[in-house]
Amino acid sequence: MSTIDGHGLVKAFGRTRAVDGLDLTTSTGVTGLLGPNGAGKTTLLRMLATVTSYDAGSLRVLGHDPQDAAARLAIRRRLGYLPQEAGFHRGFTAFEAVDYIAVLKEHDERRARHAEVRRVLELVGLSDVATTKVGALSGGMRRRLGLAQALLGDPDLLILDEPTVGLDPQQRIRFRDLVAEAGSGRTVLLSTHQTEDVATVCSDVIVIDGGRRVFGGTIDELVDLARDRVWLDDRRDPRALAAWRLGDGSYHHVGDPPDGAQLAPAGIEDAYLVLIGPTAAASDVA
Ligand SMILES: Nc1ncnc2c1ncn2[C@@H]1O[C@H](COP(=O)(O)OP(=O)(O)OP(=O)(O)O)[C@@H](O)[C@H]1O
Repeated sequence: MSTIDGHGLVKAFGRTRAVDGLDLTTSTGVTGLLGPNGAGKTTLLRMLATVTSYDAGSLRVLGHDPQDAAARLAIRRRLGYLPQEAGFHRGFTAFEAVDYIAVLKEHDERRARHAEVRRVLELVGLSDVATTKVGALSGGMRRRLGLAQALLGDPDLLILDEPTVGLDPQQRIRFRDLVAEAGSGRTVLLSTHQTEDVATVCSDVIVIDGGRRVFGGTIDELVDLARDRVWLDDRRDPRALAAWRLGDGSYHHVGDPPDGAQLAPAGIEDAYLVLIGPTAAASDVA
């Protein structure tokens, strides 16, 4: 059974259709969700996490319809969600911050709950700062604290909205490692602007644009979209879909190569540009 099964999903805010007839299915492993700013990623994840309703279509999350009030609780009990702006009270210690979420998640028995909080802090490598105030933690540590609360109760589905934003390269690598580990035996849906995150931790990828799914498949299938569509040249070719200067002074092009072009291997970034178009080149590819 798919962990998430959605068909024709629609969510509108006034005249903006943030999600516009979107289909998606996911099962075990880490699925990356890529898309330009405003594509509808956060709205979609909020729908899946039972935070926001949908206007049309059908959706099953862990076998339940989040639109059904009683089923929402059943989903939430098996769901871990790291929103884009996970806020913790800065005056809480790391332990208290996660313990507070555990209370909200109905971990009622105090001793077992504290053991669970210690377990997730250990998982994300924050045991040593359990008694440090949230306000004194680094941004990377706070993101890991966000992941710790999402891992409470060993959820079957983990939804992470841009978890690596603002992390330095070391923290990013560490975080990716944690997400990859979290993806064994459960479903992780990871929204990101970082094609490298997708390349390193995801088995599958969904690309959305304008509230619609424009691609769903494996990383190799995605990269295949740009096969034979990447070339190098000493000069910028204005006919390319996108072109940028490399450190050695040559230009990397994506688009329809001219005859005799020096073809180069394609990557996720190139395939993303083929799908989304040149506007993506300006701001969305890391
Ligand atoms: N609560 C809201 N009220 C009005 N419009 C909204 C609301 N939430 C989202 N939108 C609009 O819906 C569209 C999709 O937004 P969403 O935040 O889901 O995109 P996104 O892909 O997550 O973008 P980003 O990568 O910038 O986070 C945007 O046009 C946004 O302005």
